[in-house]
Amino acid sequence: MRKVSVFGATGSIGESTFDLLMGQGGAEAYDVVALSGGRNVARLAEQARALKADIAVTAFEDCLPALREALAGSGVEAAAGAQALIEAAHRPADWIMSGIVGAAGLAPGFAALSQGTTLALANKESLVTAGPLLMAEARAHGATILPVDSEHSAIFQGLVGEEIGAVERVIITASGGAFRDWPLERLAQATVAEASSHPNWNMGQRITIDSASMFNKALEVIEAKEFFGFTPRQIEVLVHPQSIVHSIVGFRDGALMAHLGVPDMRHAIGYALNWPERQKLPVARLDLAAIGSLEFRAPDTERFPALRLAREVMETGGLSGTVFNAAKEIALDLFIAGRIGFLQMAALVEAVLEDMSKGQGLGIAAVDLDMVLDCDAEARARALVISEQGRI
Ligand SMILES: NC(=O)C1=CN([C@@H]2O[C@H](COP(=O)(O)OP(=O)(O)OC[C@H]3O[C@@H](n4cnc5c(N)ncnc54)[C@H](OP(=O)(O)O)[C@@H]3O)[C@@H](O)[C@H]2O)C=CC1
Ligand SMILES: CC(=O)[C@@H](O)[C@H](O)COP(=O)(O)O
Ligand SMILES: [Mn+2]
Repeated sequence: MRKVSVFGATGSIGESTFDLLMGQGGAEAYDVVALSGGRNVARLAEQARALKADIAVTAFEDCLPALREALAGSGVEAAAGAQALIEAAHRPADWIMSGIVGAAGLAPGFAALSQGTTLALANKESLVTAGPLLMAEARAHGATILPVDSEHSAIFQGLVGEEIGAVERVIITASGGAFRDWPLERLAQATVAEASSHPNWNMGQRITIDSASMFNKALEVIEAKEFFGFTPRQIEVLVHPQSIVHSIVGFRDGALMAHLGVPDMRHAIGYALNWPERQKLPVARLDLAAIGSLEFRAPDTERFPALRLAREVMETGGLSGTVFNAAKEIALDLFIAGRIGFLQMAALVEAVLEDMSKGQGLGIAAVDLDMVLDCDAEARARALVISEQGRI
């Protein structure tokens, strides 16, 4: 039986993965090694019982007593904390879902790659913060990374049987998020509740707000550079309000190959779970005649400066992705906590990038994970100082 683990099992990506595993035979078909979650230990225990996992890990040590209680009598081992997540990711598995949100997913992802597994990567922050190291770790251990982010899965599928040198461009589609048509003045007043509702996708709160600010697309542009090795000039962004075309690959003969499907992450996750085969998936089928028309338009980098910042980060390279992601995570925390406004998120990220570029600059490549984690911590601390000083 195929051994699988799911990190971030209680989240939006995790629940879709759980649904697919259950639909494809559950504990009868898969030998489930580890499931991880955060504070939702009741759900984590339910999933672990249903899939007969060997171990369930909560990221937070104060949640361990509740997890132990919820697993009592099940035979599933319980563990907690950042180190326990890494140890669980070292447990041999053939397929591991990286569905933790934020840079917290980086160390477990690295640990998983070091055992030469197949890593289904939803955690785009890993590639933004430490892309070259992560890809090198995969190569060094003969591991495979399969993209799960819908746009990157679409591009990956568009490249099957193609020569990477024949690719001229990739067009990453963007819904435009909750505020696609809002004028700049209104964006300044946008609330957390308004930003937490996506027009097409049902996702965790953090990525949903990132979609509204287009920081999600900014992360995805960098993710495409790091994963596929495209140059920044090859990567375009196109606003497509319906989220039906998940991305497009353009070849040197001018042909464009688009991937279409309903906005349901079970599509991309199911592709990664069954790769290199395709299995029947429980997703709605597209009725293009009912949809009638699809719209496309250029993105607006004035209202959404995150896209401009992503271009700067790609040009600088090195540790700028680490700083970008860390500052963005703090900016998002501050916005959710009501301490900064919606537009101040991009202003804060830009200020941290500027601040940390002084001296030797951010173009230096990280040599190891510790260097990335140190830079991440420094960027978070600087972001807090800059916001407390009212410099945005
Ligand atoms: N949702 C989607 O459709 C898509 C998501 N992605 C990416 O996938 C990842 C997951 O997103 P999503 O599922 O929406 O996020 P959710 O917030 O829904 O879920 C996050 C998961 O991570 C756990 N978690 C939270 N904080 C920590 C932490 N500090 N350490 C370890 N685990 C933690 C949560 O636990 P708990 O809930 O129990 O507290 C939960 O299991 C992100 O990187 C996102 O960008 C990419 C494309 C689409
Ligand atoms: C489902 C997925 O991959 C998300 O990243 C989605 O693309 C977010 O939508 P936006 O295009 O609005 O950022
Ligand atoms: Mn995406």
